[in-house]
Amino acid sequence: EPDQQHQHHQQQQQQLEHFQRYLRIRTAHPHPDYASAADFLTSLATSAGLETLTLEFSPGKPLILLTCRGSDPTLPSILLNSHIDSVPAEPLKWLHPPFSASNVDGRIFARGSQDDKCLAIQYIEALRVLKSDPSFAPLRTVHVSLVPDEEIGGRDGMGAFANSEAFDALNVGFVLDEGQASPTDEFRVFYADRSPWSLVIRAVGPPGHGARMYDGSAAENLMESVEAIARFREEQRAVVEAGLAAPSELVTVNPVYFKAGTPSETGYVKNVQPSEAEAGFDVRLPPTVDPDLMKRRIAEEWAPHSRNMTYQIIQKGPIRDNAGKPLMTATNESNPWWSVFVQAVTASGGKLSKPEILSSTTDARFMRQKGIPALGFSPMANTPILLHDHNEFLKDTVFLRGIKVYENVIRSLSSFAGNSE
Ligand code: MET
Ligand SMILES: [Zn+2]
Ligand SMILES: [Zn+2]
Repeated sequence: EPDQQHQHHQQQQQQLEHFQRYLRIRTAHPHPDYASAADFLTSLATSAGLETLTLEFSPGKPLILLTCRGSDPTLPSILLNSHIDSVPAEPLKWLHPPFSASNVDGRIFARGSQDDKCLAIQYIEALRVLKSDPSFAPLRTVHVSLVPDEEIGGRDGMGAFANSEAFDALNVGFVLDEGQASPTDEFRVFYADRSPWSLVIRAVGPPGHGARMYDGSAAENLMESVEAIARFREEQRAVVEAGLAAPSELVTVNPVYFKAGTPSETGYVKNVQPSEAEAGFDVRLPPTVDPDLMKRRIAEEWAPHSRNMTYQIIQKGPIRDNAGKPLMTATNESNPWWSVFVQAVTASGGKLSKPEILSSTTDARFMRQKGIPALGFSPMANTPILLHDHNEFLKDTVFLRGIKVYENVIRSLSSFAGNSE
């Protein structure tokens, strides 16, 4: 007994150490150290008894594919995805350095601890445990993809992988990708993402004396648009406050920069009304919203030609699937994977809250575009939502419990014999 306890403790210490070592590799943009991460992940996976393969769709951007073979290669496989990269951190604004992964009273502080380096290690450690269990006899093959560039749109990562022959050869039937932390004791699960648009609106107008009462100046035109956008934002907020929808079920339009003025060597000229003005917005659209209606609103209300305005929308990734349908995964009996997943989480002692649309965007959209069911899931209960924030941390106990959850989930998904077509 005491011996078993000791071994269990040793195992957990190792799992934590693997997590911390991964967090210390600086995979934050704009210069993610993909080479070190690839070396580390490949040797960790090898030590766990997994097959490894490195794909490279763009030079210097490795995508690591891990495989645990099932006994029936004719059955569609399972894919577990995690991105290697992170958003940057501002170290001076953190209590503990963002790449130290220090464990402070059970909290592991690091950029990427929640988003989403925990997942890669949890997948590998869960598979290590399963592979060492003689009773583990998977029917389906389980793949793990560790991908670059998610945080900058995924074009050279999951986007390229999804469109490759290598991907089609895997015959993937079901995907798990990242979700978000849950402040309650229920895990959250996501059946859709919101699609990201980067919107820039530009105004031009006659320049002139700063004292003049002007009609149709560039800044005035931009201000009118900003006011229209502010009214739209208030309308959306009112829907949430009336309890009619969650924020992630609506459109958000958030300013990310404003730019106007007449530059000079000593700064902006103070008494000239500028001839150009522009603003940038992060727009996110839930799958339930018609993108064409949104485009019309932008063209007619936010950047109307009649006020000398132009606009540019940059869409990152797909917004509809190959059949023209919104990118959503069914969470009812029409999707056989759904109940297998729910039962596995429940069997591990976890509770799931009502499936949600994720307010942000993940690589799962590339899977849903291909018609493959994909759920967003990061088993982090009782955890504040700190992705992209200062002082991102994950409790060691929460991380370790996640491994147990994946042991159950992988066991169930890989032994699911039913018809998954
Ligand atoms: N995951 C990131 C986000 O939601 C990047 C998505 S693609 C621009 O902001
Ligand atoms: Zn992120
Ligand atoms: Zn993420």
